[in-house]
Amino acid sequence: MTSDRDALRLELRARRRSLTAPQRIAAAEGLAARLLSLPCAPTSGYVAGYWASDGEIALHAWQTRLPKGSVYCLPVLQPGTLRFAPWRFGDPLVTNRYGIPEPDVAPASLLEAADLSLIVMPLVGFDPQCHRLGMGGGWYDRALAFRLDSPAPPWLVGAAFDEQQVDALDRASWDVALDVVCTPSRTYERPASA
Ligand SMILES: Nc1nc2c(c(=O)[nH]1)N(C=O)[C@@H](CNc1ccc(C(=O)N[C@@H](CCC(=O)O)C(=O)O)cc1)CN2
Ligand SMILES: Nc1ncnc2c1ncn2[C@@H]1O[C@H](COP(=O)(O)OP(=O)(O)OP(=O)(O)O)[C@@H](O)[C@H]1O
Repeated sequence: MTSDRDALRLELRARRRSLTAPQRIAAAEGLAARLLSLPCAPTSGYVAGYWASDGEIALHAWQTRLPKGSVYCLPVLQPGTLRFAPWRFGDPLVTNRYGIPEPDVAPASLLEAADLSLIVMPLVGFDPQCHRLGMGGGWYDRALAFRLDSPAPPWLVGAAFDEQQVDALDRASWDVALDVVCTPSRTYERPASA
């Protein structure tokens, strides 16, 4: 059965993929500037991004401009949850079950979400209250469930094209809200009540 959430995912993913290369280039630059100027942007420690796929907004412009003291990481799928590993251009990669590249590292050296200062998260859709609609695997929600009842860090930052904004998303009990959403043109902060 197809739910409203599934139908919305299909529509927003198609919209995300339909953006042109010039739009993507400009968007990645605009997004990087917004991410770097966030008040919660750390000057040191581990920060996570993602390897853009399926038309997601790219993070290379942000990654290359990070402060020297911060260590860029990518998500790594582990049984039932997400962990993270530092990754620099040229480091070895493997392809995960969804066809997304991830660092090729020993499981024992992986970081937990709680070890990170800030996590930039991919999303399919978001609303101005900073609710997130993801790909539907629940990966980030499971790894970040501890943020349902504890404060930042890690700061949770959604990254999106403006075209991915919707008026309002239904929230499930397990949905971990974002602290901030950045698009190329706007920064949305989660209202204290949401
Ligand atoms: N770039 C990126 N990395 C990410 C995520 C993401 O959304 N984007 N994730 C966010 O959680 C995690 C992986 N979760 C994912 C969940 C579903 C699909 C996906 O493409 N599903 C396809 C079916 C693919 C298949 O089963 O072969 C689909 O629904 O069409 C991809 C990633 C961790 N890494
Ligand atoms: N904290 C949790 N504990 C157990 N199961 C969870 C938890 N969070 C999410 N799930 C499961 O994951 C499934 C998918 O959740 P949801 O549709 O919110 O994913 P999503 O946020 O869109 O995906 P993703 O984070 O992978 O991009 C839910 O049906 C739920 O069963």
